[in-house]
Amino acid sequence: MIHLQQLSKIFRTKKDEITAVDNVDLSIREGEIFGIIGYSGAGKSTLIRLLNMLERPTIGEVIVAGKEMSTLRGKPLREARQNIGMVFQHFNLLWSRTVFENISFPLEIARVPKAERTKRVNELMELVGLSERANAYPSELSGGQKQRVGIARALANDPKVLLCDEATSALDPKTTDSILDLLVDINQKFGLTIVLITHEMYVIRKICHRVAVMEDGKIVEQGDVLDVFRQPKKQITKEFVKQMAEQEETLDTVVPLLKDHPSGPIVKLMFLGEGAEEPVITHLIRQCGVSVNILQGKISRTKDGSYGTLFVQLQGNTSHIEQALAFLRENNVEAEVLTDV
Ligand SMILES: Nc1ncnc2c1ncn2[C@@H]1O[C@H](COP(=O)(O)OP(=O)(O)OP(=O)(O)O)[C@@H](O)[C@H]1O
Repeated sequence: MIHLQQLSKIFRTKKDEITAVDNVDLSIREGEIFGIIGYSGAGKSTLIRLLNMLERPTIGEVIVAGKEMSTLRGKPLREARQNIGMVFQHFNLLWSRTVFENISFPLEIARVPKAERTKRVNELMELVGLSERANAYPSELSGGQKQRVGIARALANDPKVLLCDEATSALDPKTTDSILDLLVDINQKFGLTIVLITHEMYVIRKICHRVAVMEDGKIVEQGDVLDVFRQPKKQITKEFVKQMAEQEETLDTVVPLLKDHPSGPIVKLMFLGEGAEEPVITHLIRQCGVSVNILQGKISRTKDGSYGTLFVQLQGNTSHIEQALAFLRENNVEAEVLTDV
């Protein structure tokens, strides 16, 4: 759906040259939710603005829904932009217009006849759960409601791609969740491709299928969210993943717990994808005749499954413990024996 080839954006000021986006190659598939994460100044906003030509590339190609955007100007560019909706961190609503009128605005620009406009706006208000607030002004809405208007407006012209520029960064955690749920709902109902930029790994973990990590204008790592969480390669990615973990689950922090659990091997269990959904530990205890002391760990959920690490101590006779380790591996749980106390 989106192909970026050797894309760069250099801002030239009187004193300086800033390479905000540096030779980026990226492909985003139709119907996926693709997240771009990076710290402030990494070039995320510039990259997302290059997708709809709010910024023009210095070099490189931007192909969206089969169109080479950087060659377009005037009417063809306006038409191509109708395929691309955009949602902003600070909503960018028109304050003197009601909810209805804000959502209607892009349809007026596209010269959609009034009756059709009214029908479409009513559908969109229903979709984002704001039918009751049609006549309210932005100043009368909560942050989450304002963003719902922003999303409805971005969807008005039935785009193929929705760009979200830090769409939840101004919202509290509960409202963030409800907006993320709405984005997933829209993605599933309409097969809409969503590209979002964020500095929060939580957003990536909760709704994205794939992720790219940006640093100094470059994409330094990308892949399926679950893979990147399980095996981050670059230091910056590790920092973002760590941001998620409440505590570092290292052997160092587990060893002190041993004095309370004097016998039996300590095993690090790594749950990958579907495995963590299953009551594996319960089955382990019932079927293998071992007891399991859970020492420490954390399981987190991503859109495509769960991942996480548990440190456990297995207690039982040697053959039961061997049977338990075999059982774990058969059930897609990586089991690494760390100490044989
Ligand atoms: N119009 C501009 N003129 C000059 N420099 C710019 C311009 N826009 C962005 N930059 C610079 O380009 C770099 C990348 O900025 P960008 O806003 O894309 O990063 P970001 O990852 O989105 O960060 P933030 O989340 O803080 O917006 C920064 O060094 C920024 O100062």
